[in-house]
Amino acid sequence: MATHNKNLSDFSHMEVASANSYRFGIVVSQWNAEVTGKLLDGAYETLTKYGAKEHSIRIIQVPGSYELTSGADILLRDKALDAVICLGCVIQGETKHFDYICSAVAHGISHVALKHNKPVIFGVLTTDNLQQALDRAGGKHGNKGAEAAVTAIQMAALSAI
Ligand SMILES: Nc1c(NC[C@H](O)[C@H](O)[C@H](O)CO)[nH]c(=O)[nH]c1=O
Ligand SMILES: CC(=O)[C@@H](O)COP(=O)(O)O
Repeated sequence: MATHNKNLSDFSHMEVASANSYRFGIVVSQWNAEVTGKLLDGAYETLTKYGAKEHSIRIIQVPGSYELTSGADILLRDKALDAVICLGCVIQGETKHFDYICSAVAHGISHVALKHNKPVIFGVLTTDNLQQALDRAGGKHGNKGAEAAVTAIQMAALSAI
């Protein structure tokens, strides 16, 4: 398995830009809050670790991952934002609903990024079960929120060239 014993959030091999001159938005889903709260912690701590100022991080909540697209669109009314991070956790249930949400969110986030010409980062866990999600929200496989924050910093720096 590709992730066996791997910390997917190991950035030691990367040179991460300073975040101190950028403004970030974070939209976080309330579904599976025990997971998305940890993703938010990972993202916020990572942004500030690399120099982002607390007052340069705007955070809003949406009901579910499907609404992350709308939340990102709302945040990007603020033209001063350099990047938006979308955090959610979609866990497979009994039906195909999982497939429709995951596809809609992935395509929707890409659409919003192109609409506003701003980086919108896909920090959404799409897992078979809760344990897989917890493993990727500060567990043995790292924190998808931290990964999304590093991506946001790198893309904000790229957009500034
Ligand atoms: N089952 C999960 C959902 N479902 C809710 C949808 O995201 C959406 O809010 C609803 O369909 C109304 O538009 N959301 C998650 O984030 N995670 C899930 O596991
Ligand atoms: C991803 C979902 O929407 C899912 O949790 C809903 O569960 P079900 O497919 O059993 O209705």
